[in-house]
Amino acid sequence: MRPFDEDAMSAASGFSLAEREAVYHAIMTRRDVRSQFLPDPLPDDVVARLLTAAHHAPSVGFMQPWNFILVKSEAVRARIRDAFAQANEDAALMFDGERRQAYRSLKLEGIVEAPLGICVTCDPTRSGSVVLGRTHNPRMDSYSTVCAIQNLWLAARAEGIGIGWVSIFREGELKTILGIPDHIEVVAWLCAGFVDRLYDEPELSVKGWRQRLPLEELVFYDGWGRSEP
Ligand SMILES: Cc1cc2c(cc1C)N(C[C@H](O)[C@H](O)[C@H](O)COP(=O)(O)O)c1[nH]c(=O)[nH]c(=O)c1N2
Repeated sequence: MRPFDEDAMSAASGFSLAEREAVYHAIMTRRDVRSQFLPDPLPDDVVARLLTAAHHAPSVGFMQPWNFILVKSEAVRARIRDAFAQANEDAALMFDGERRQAYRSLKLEGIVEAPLGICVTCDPTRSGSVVLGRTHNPRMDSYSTVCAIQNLWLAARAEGIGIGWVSIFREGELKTILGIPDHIEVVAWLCAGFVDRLYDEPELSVKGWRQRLPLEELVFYDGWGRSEP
C-alpha cells in the first residue's frame, strides 16, 4: 500500500483535510430533533440552500422524483400534529407491557414547535413508466427521495438547523390535509428549525430504547453471514 500522503489525498479529492473532517463532522453529529426547536423562523435563503442540497441528491435514472411542500401555517401544522397523535396511539398499542410505557414516554415529533414543516413526496410518474435503473425494482424512486432527504439533513446540520423526521402517520390523512394527489407517495414529514443544542448520541439511545449496533456485526465478506477470512 502507498504511504499516506496528505497532499496527495487533498489533490485527489479536491478536499483539504479540514474540509474532509467537516464532512464527517456533519455526518457524525447529525441528530433527529424532536424537542429542542427554537421558534425563530428560518430565513428564506437558508431554506433555499437546504432544498438545493436535497435537489442535488442522486436519483434513479436522474428522475428527481421529489417535491417539497413547505408548511409554515401553524393551523396546518396543528392538523398534522393531530394526525400524528392518532397514529401514535395505534402505534403505542402495538407494544406490550413495559415497552408500551417506555414508548409512551418518548417524544417522537416537534411538528408544532418547529417553525417549518417540509413534506417530502415522491412522484413515481415523473419521467414516464419505464425508468432507467427502476425497471426491476419499483421502490428505487422512493429510495432516491430518501437520498434527497439525507442531503437536506446533513446540510441543515452544517447550518445549525435541526431536522426531525416524523413517519407515524396514516398516509391518507397527510394527503387529505395537504391536498396531495393519490398517485404521489408521502415519504417524509420533516420538522425544521434552529436548535440551541443537540444530543451527542441518538436520543433513542440516550433514553434506553435501542443502542447502536457494532458495525463489525453488520459487515460480511463475499456472501451473507460470512465473517472476515
Ligand atoms: C425513515 C425514518 C423515519 C423516522 C426516523 C428516521 C428515519 C430514517 N426517525 C428518527 C430516528 O428515530 C433516528 O434517526 C434514530 O433514532 C437515530 O437517531 P439520530 O438520527 O442519529 O439522532 C423518527 N424519529 C421520531 O421521533 N419519530 C419518527 O416518526 C421517526 N421516523
